[in-house]
Amino acid sequence: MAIDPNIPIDWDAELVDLTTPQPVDVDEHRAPRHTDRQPILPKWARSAEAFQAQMRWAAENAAHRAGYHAVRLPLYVARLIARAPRGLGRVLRSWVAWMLDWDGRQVVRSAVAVSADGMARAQYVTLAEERSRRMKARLRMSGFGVLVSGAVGVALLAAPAWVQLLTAGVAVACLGAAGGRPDAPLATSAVVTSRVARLHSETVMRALQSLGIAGINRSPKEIGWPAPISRDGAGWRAEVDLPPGVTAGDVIERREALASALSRPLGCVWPEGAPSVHPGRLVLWVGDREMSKSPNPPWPLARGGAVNLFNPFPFGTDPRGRAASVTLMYASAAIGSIPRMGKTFSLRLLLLAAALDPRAQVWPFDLKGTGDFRPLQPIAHRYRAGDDPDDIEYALTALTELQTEMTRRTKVLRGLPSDLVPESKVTDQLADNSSLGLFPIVVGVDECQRWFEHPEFGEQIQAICEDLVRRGPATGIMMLFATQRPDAKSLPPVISSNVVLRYAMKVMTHQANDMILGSGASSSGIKAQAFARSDRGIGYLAGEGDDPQIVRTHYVDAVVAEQVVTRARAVREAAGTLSGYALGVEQDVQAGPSHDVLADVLGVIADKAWLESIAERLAEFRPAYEGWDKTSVSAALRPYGIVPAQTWLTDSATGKGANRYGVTADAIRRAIAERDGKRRK
Ligand SMILES: Nc1ncnc2c1ncn2[C@@H]1O[C@H](COP(=O)(O)OP(=O)(O)OP(=O)(O)O)[C@@H](O)[C@H]1O
Repeated sequence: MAIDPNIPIDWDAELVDLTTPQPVDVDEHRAPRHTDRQPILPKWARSAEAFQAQMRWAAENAAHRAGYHAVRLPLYVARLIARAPRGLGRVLRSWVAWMLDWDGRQVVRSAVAVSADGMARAQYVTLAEERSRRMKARLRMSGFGVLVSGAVGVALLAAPAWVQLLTAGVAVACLGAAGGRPDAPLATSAVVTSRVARLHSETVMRALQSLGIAGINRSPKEIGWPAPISRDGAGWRAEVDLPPGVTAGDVIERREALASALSRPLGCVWPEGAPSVHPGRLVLWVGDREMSKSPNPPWPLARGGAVNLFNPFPFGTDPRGRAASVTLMYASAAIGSIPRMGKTFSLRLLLLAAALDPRAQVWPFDLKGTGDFRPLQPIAHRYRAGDDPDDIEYALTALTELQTEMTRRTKVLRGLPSDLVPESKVTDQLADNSSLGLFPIVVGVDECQRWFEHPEFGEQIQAICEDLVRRGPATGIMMLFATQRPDAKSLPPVISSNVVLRYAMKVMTHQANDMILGSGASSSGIKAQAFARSDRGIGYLAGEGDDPQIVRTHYVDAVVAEQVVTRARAVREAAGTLSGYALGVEQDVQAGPSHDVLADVLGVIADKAWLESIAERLAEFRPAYEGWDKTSVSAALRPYGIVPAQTWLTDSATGKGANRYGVTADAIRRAIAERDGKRRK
């Protein structure tokens, strides 16, 4: 619209327009309606697969019932026989009662009582005569019945044995059935169907009002119901708009009180927010059964499929049975809980997923030492179970190697053009390029506290791990730690504050909770303390998606893990990416990617040498060995089976002979020959 400059603007009127709230005509400004139409056909009739699944279920159910009762048939027969005498007694009693018309006798007796009060005598006489007539007729019929039964009995004596048996069987079955008791049914139920009470809006409303949230109690009428309460998976789903000023988090924090108010087990009640709608939208899902007792679907990757670590892969399911995934790339992880809750299983699941990406190197360290990571051996690049001194030395050497590798990677990334590394980190394409050596490396450490608490190497290991957690993910190196003691000593603060993925199953204190899930988790209602001891494999997963979510991991035991790894190994063999431990090289210690420590040691000793002399000469020989001492040399040689022994040599500084730990050139040569032989195989 053009503005006419000749017409003066009335600024006062304009201001009034802006400042005075104008009523809105509701009809003119009606909000668009969003309606959910109910499906015309039930779910099972909507597709051939669903129909087949329904039919399969019905057939399986029928077969189960048949099998269940067939097995118990002898028990049912025994019960019928045992109940037959009582049944006979009941039948005889009913017969006598009918024949002698006991009901009629009651009527006549009450008529006597009434006639004393003045009832007409004629009425009593009529009732008595009627009863006597009825009795006579019934006695005649009974006599006839006895005669017929006697004749049938005599006929049966002459009948074939099977007829006699069949008749006796039917008679006993009928008498047994008549002798039953309502509280003790003959057959127990083959299928137990638990009926779950429907969730009503009044119940939810009452429960919300009992939580002591001032905003709700002040204006309960403002609680809104954007959708009717309906079935969702194996539970009821209620969507609630909380009164203004109340957030879904306020309710989530009081989950336990909510469960109590709804009279349901804690494991059934799962309030969630819907931040994409608004912070006051609460989605309350109340399961029919506790999460830990409902069926856990198998891991989709157990039977087939591959993983690209740059993309999400299935990890578990949420309380409503929806898939929950994890993306491992660029994410170090911390997993924690009290013992026996599923840390090792969940860490192994992540490592199995890494195994299914043929590019990735997997380095499992099982410090519990019970062999939980044994299934991963056939694809592992580095592997160790246990926390003996040589295991710790092995780990230190491996971590040193990893740190050097990380430094190499940072240099490679720095040297690449920006269009290849727009975010200065390894990309899917770069990981594919084998000449760059930027494949993902996934290190899983179960019971990591054993490393950090080690009196001799603990500090050194911790320093390297902190560096790897901070700088590793961008270069494709992911450190995953699991611990049953989430405190500052077991999970150093630098690590716990720098990990991205966090998975906490049951813990005992809010400190432990916050140590794994991040500080402030408890106060915002994310409480792994609320899990029960029976909630194995169930935890809060944070770092994937915007908000922490409850996830139950897929259950993958050692047998399934072995099958997955067999598949992963075949893929790796075809791709030529098997390396390290999987090829029989327990530890190929290299000070850098192109250095061979055995060859280097052999190069600095003539016949034999002390460890400290080797360390000094190595440092002069190659800068990568700077800082090495006799322990570093020993740790580097041990994986090849070279055990330092007392060696007599002359100390060049003092000119005196002495016995100190050293190695011989022959031992190194033998180790090189053995290693190269394994590689050729
Ligand atoms: N997703 C799951 N579903 C059901 N049960 C599970 C799941 N994950 C683990 N469990 C059960 O929990 C038990 C303990 O698992 P796991 O050994 O991983 O616990 P942990 O926390 O590592 O124990 P510890 O602290 O003693 O090492 C397992 O034996 C397994 O039966």
